Amino acid sequence: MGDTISKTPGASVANVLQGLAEYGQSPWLDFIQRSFTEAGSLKKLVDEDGLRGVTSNPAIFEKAIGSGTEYDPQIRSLLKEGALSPGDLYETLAIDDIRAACAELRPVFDETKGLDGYVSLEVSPYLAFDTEGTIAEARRLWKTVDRENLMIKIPGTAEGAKAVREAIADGINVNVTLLFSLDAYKAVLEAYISGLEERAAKGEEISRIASVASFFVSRIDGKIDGEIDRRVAAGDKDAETLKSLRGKVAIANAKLAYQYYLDIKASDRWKALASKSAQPQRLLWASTGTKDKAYSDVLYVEELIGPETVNTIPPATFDAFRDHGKLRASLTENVEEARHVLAEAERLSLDLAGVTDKLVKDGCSAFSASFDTLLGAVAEKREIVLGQRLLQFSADLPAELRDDVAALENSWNQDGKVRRVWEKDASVWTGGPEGSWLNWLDIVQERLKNVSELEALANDVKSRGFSDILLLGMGGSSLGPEVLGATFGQAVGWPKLHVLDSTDPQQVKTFEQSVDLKKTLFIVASKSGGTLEPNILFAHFWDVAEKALGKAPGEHFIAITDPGSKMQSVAEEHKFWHIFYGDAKIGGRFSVLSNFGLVPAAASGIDVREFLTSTLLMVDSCGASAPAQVNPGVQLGLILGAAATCYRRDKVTILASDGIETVGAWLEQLIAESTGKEGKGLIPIDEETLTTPDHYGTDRVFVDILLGDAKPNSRLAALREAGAPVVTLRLGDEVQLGQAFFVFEFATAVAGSVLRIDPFDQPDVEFSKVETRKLTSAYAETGSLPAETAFAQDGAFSFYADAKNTEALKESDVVEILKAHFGRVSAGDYVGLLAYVERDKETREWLQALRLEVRDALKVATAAEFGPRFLHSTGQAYKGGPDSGVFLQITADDAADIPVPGYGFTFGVVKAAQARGDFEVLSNRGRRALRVHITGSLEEGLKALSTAVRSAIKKG
Ligand SMILES: O=P(O)(O)OC[C@H]1O[C@](O)(CO)[C@@H](O)[C@@H]1O
Ligand SMILES: O=C[C@H](O)[C@H](O)COP(=O)(O)O
Repeated sequence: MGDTISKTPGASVANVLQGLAEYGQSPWLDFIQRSFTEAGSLKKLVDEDGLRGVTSNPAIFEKAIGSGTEYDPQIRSLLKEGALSPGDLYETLAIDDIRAACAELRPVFDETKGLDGYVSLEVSPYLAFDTEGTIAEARRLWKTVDRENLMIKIPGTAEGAKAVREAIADGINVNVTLLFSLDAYKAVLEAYISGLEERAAKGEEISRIASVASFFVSRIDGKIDGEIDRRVAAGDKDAETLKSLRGKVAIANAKLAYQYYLDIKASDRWKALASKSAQPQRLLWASTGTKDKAYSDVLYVEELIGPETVNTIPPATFDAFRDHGKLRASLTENVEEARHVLAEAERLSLDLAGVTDKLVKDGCSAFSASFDTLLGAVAEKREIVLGQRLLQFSADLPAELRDDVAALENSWNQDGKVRRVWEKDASVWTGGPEGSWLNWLDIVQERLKNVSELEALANDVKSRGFSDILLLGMGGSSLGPEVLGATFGQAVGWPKLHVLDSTDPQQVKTFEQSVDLKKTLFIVASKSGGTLEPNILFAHFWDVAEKALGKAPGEHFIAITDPGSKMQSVAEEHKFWHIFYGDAKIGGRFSVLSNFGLVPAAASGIDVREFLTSTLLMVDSCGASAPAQVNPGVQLGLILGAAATCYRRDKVTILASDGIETVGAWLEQLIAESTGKEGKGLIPIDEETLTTPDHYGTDRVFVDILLGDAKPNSRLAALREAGAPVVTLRLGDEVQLGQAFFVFEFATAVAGSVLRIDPFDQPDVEFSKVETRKLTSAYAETGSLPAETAFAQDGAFSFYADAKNTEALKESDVVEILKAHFGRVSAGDYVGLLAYVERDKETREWLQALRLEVRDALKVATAAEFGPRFLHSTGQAYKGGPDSGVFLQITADDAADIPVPGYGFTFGVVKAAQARGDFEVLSNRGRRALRVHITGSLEEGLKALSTAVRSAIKKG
């Protein structure tokens, strides 16, 4: 390594800081701040004090950027230019500061021929134990900052040391930070040397590469002194010797590290590199501000002065040293005494190895915590600047739940779970196949990149003059388009969007009659391509469209399906106008921001570019760099998860203001199908109008979704006062619906993690499908569905149940049966009314009125659902979720039926088979389930059923 300076030093300089140079030591500043650089203060230190470098770390940036308003103008202008996550914002600000400091230090770099003049920027502290991640980040930052006098700071953990070797071999200047022990230092010096050797072996030049090893000092005394004080206070027999070691161990440790440096410098191995003009990796004394006021405020500068070293000094210590620091060649003084100090420390079991080991870990987590705070502060500023452009999220929680959520936030931050979600790390959930279902995280960005294909579709649809779009699909494939169509309304010049997700023959007919078949664009949407409903709906509408158009209607059909599905080949065979593809790594219920929502949106004239651009803001708000406490997706998920797991508040009661009222149906399928399994989960309760607190149990969380300046539901205040958690999401306008989609998707994934389930499968839905298939196949073979026997019959009503339920309900009168059934409902339960009838205004009103009567009489949550629609939505949770549902399935004779072309059955048969399959699985799962079948007039039957239910639930 280089020659030491040997003249009598310190004599000629007025400024002791400048005098350090004469001892071969370079003073660097452990501080960075924009105003400091901009005001010329940094330059002044360079000019007047001989400052020769700058270091930063996450804690320093936290102070600089995280507090005050100095960076606000730049944050504002960056956000005007486009969507940026908190992490992107931080990095842009930090890099600007680093570059500005690099510019100030460039003359030093030139004068010292690359010995000094460096500015250090640390890789993300989250990567401290991730070699590959650190290497990638070091390369990225090196390239982005693009300054010769930059040093990339890498933590000296075992994983970091491996990255150091790679980075050096790549030609990146490295400052290895968080070094506390001699062993760790030896490992990074080895990494540096072998990195250089690797370069040299490849014939690459090595003279330009600079590196420092940041050996931390005062933090060691902080820990060791603390232990000494504790033992002295406890009356340790070695109290006097222990006291004599106070404030000595850290310096002794540093002195011995320097001795190791000298040994290596003398080695043949180093000399070989030196002959190729390699620069030594200098020791840099870090953590040199005095923390214990009992010591001199310049202790860790004065005692560590020596050749070929750096001391990065915090501003206060820098000023103090300028004021009263003394120069002497202290580093090589009393080396034997240093050895003795360390030997004594060992003899007295002060456990330096344990302390330094812990300091590395503590240092990494402290920097991570600082980074969390910094990113949190940037996220808050971002939110303020974006203001109305972002959906507003707020939560009003009872104190205990608030504490539970805060504890979860901390553990999410500590365990890096937000980042792990984005890294698609399945261990956030059950460690199962979750990682393969997370492409919804990236889909907004991806679709925005390719938005022109959607815009082209929009233009083509418009120019072809379609009057209607009829979308055929189920669950995620229909409910997303439905809420988009209903929320945005019909766009001028574009067709009206209708969504059909039923096998009820009457409903199929109603839809057929409500469109102009000659001017209708049909969209068949099925990710799997194998779902029964869209396939038979396609068969029917192909047939009627062919008849209406008098030719093969392929040009009137679009398919949206996953690549390689059966639907793709059907669409190809039938020469569909377009086939749009989904992403096989996105499940149906998370698909709304993929083509499954966007194709119908574009085709019906929604400005998808604007929609996606707005949605991207929320994607960034929920991004990997948004810590839990400022990440709305995490917040909402933790609230829902904690409310369910800690307080059994698992009925997510959805309220949505006018204009956005259909969002609840989409939300139901997302929440219920994702979380309702293994006996756990959240039960969404949609469209249940609010009443007074005395009608509710303690099992609710209210989610109020407001559009524009809609007022919150007036009954919420009383509920909140009564202790119910209330979460509010306010969408500035309908375009922010995409933001709501994303935040709920993220929250559902987070809630799934809290519930410890896989939120991306739907095991019990699959069972219903199997049961249904058995029945439709039996029908196709025999011409009838297998016979079934009612356990009771009363007028127009026949009652069906499995043996266990029959046993509990064995009455003969309709009211008595219903009384027995609803008599099984207790606090914390919910009642599910599952109607397999046409879903129209009348039936919806009927079901709604009935559910409210049940809610008010029994004081439990109620779900009012239509089959088979809910089978692809809440059906999963009813079967697989908590066993708190009491179900009344309602079936009826069909007034008329429609055959399905090419299949050996009718829509009515399919619907009946679906109801029976559904009931079979509910029963198999041991649910309290009763089926009532109405014969004759549906209208009369429903009316009579209401009367009977009313009598059954009447008190007394
Ligand atoms: O789009 P597909 O494959 O037809 O599925 C429709 C729906 O059925 C389910 O797979 C099960 O209900 C949903 O997740 C999905 O949205
Ligand atoms: O690079 C330097 C370090 O980040 C710094 O010196 C740490 O010092 P501290 O112990 O005062 O935080």
